[in-house]
Amino acid sequence: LKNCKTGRAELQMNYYAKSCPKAEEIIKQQVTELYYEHGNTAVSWLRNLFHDCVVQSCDASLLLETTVGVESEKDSDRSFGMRNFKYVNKIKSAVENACPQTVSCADIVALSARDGIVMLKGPHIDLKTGRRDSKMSYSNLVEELVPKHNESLVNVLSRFKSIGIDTEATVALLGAHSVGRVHCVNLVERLYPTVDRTIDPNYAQYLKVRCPTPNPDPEAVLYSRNDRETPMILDNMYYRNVLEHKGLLIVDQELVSNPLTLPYVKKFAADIKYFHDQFSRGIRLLSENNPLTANQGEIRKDCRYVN
Ligand code: HEM
Ligand SMILES: [Ca+2]
Ligand SMILES: [Ca+2]
Repeated sequence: LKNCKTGRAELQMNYYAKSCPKAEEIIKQQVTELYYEHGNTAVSWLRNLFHDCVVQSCDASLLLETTVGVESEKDSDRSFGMRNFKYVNKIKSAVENACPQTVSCADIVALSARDGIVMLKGPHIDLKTGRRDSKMSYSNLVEELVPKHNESLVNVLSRFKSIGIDTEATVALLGAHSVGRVHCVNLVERLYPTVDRTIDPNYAQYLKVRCPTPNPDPEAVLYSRNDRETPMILDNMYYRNVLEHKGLLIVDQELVSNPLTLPYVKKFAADIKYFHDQFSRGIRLLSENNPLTANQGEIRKDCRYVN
């Protein structure tokens, strides 16, 4: 194999060129079809990339179901609100039909995020492939590695740094919160008993309408959009919102009070092209975190179970 210097194969562009030349096209077609049936699948693919790649590796550990001897990462509180997992199976089936046991679930996580970003009018991002799938779930690591809803920005920056993602790329990746939603359970502590003074008062009024009680029923689907104006577009509105004190999570709002991150927020708010370039760089870094390659791991037949 290539890269004998490191003793380990690396990810490469178009890894499936010979073994499954249509793989990337099939995934893109599935992501596109799913987007037209359920637009929020595109949002889910983006969040999946984050939750998979920060836990150990981009290795589809996130997708494993709870079975004998496996506790799913999805069952953690940190995965609250994650949805559309069943449609990953549709993508995987289409790929398996063309090329049995060739394309990893980990690459499906990466490429579906890439194609989802395009559906959300974000940038097209070239990504390497050749990731392999974990043989286990890391549910014991989720709480430590996936930031909680009220995590501080300082902790998030140092955690991202530890996997090779610099401050500017981290600020750009948080721009993912320009799409999707936050459930009231993750918001109410900023609203009750008193409103966090970093939230714009009129915006707080609106959020209290969306989340009328301090103890929302976790089963009730009460939520607020991440970005009221363009909730399904991956634009730089997120940065303009946080500059106007309309950030939903503590980590979002702290981007403007931290002197290390504020300059990037201003740059991204002013220049969507620049934001998209940095977001692309961030997604590449995130998607290349500690991959399994060569004969490590396996190619799962079904993304929900080890072979
Ligand atoms: C680093 C600190 C981060 C924290 C603390 C955080 C936390 C959260 C929380 C609490 C939610 C709402 C879940 C719910 O109530 O349904 C959420 C949603 C979301 N997050 Fe993050 N997140 C972070 C970073 C990221 C990154 C880096 C990405 C992707 C690159 C991302 C993508 C998303 C997406 C797309 C949603 C919307 C999901 C949906 O509507 O289904 N987040 N995040
Ligand atoms: Ca993982
Ligand atoms: Ca938006």
